[in-house]
Amino acid sequence: MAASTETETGAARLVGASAEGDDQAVEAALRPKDLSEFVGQEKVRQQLDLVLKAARQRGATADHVLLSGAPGLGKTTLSMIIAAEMGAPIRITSGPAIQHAGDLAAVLSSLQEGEILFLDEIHRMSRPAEEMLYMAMEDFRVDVIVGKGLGATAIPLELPPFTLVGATVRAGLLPPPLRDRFGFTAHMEFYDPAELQRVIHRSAGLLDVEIDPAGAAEIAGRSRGTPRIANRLLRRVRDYAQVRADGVITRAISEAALSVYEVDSRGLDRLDRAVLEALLKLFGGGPVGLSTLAVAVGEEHETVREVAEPFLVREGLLARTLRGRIATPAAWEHFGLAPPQQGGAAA
Ligand SMILES: Nc1ncnc2c1ncn2[C@@H]1O[C@H](COP(=O)(O)OP(=O)(O)OP(=O)(O)O)[C@@H](O)[C@H]1O
Repeated sequence: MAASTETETGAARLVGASAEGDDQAVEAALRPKDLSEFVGQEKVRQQLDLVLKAARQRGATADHVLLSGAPGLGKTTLSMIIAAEMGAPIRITSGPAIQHAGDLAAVLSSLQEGEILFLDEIHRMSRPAEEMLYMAMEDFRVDVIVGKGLGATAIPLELPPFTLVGATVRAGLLPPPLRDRFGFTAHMEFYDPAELQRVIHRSAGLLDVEIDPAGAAEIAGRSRGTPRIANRLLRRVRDYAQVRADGVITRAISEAALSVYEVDSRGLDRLDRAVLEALLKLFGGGPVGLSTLAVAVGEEHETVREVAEPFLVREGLLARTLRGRIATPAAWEHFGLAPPQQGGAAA
């Protein structure tokens, strides 16, 4: 995941959006296999459906696809769906794994015709590899440099047509020459609660867990707009339902389970709440500097900035201003507190 994502600097979190612990194995089982099973992202689905159908009708390889969006929104899943819809094999690698142009040349030269190459975190590839990719994407050719200095020679290598599916947290992180070489760019949005509820019902079916609509809605509301988190919370609630109840997930069971795991009604966890509570109760809602806030909650300031704040800002609970961090009216309301009068103290 990118250096700026929520979870990189923090310990494993139940509400972290990156894949952690046993996620990978379970995710493989829960991944939708085709576009019709893929929940939400209507525009992306419709557009991609057209791109793929048209390529299939022409008997051609699909255009290169760039997927941007936060971790856990389904970029890897979508790349596998592209492969399935095109009836093509898929090769999965990531930007950090490609640090030399030679690493990329090795991957590219072993691709089969029509193969899908999924390059996760494409913005983290090295510069020389990136430059090699320009030519590979456009002309299906690379120049492999053999030797060094004056004796170096470029050996041209023809590649079979392939489809590159690049994934990144933000398309803006890519240099424009790379971005421009993608024929189709899709931005994945956070999911709304109704869509997450559908994800949860689908996953519960696959996991053979009984869940009622209110139980699914409760989990969806705490899943931070992210299917990966929804699936993870579902598994923890399933544990609770199995151990403490009759195995059926209802609203009451979801609420009780997620309070054991300290995930509140808006999906805030212990760290998020500690940051907001310090801001509200110790500093009257701010403004307060990041370092002071971090000391108050006993965390590194990177952890507060990278792990807690992105979600709090996205939720409109905290604002980063030039004078420091401030709590919004929604933050006061979430904690059931009254904001201080102008110039007065916190209630
Ligand atoms: N639209 C969706 N419908 C149903 N399940 C989904 C959807 N999107 C994601 N999921 C589920 O969420 C989990 C995470 O998805 P995925 O690994 O594709 O995310 P990602 O965007 O590639 O994340 P990362 O950037 O961290 O690699 C998977 O288990 C997948 O099954």
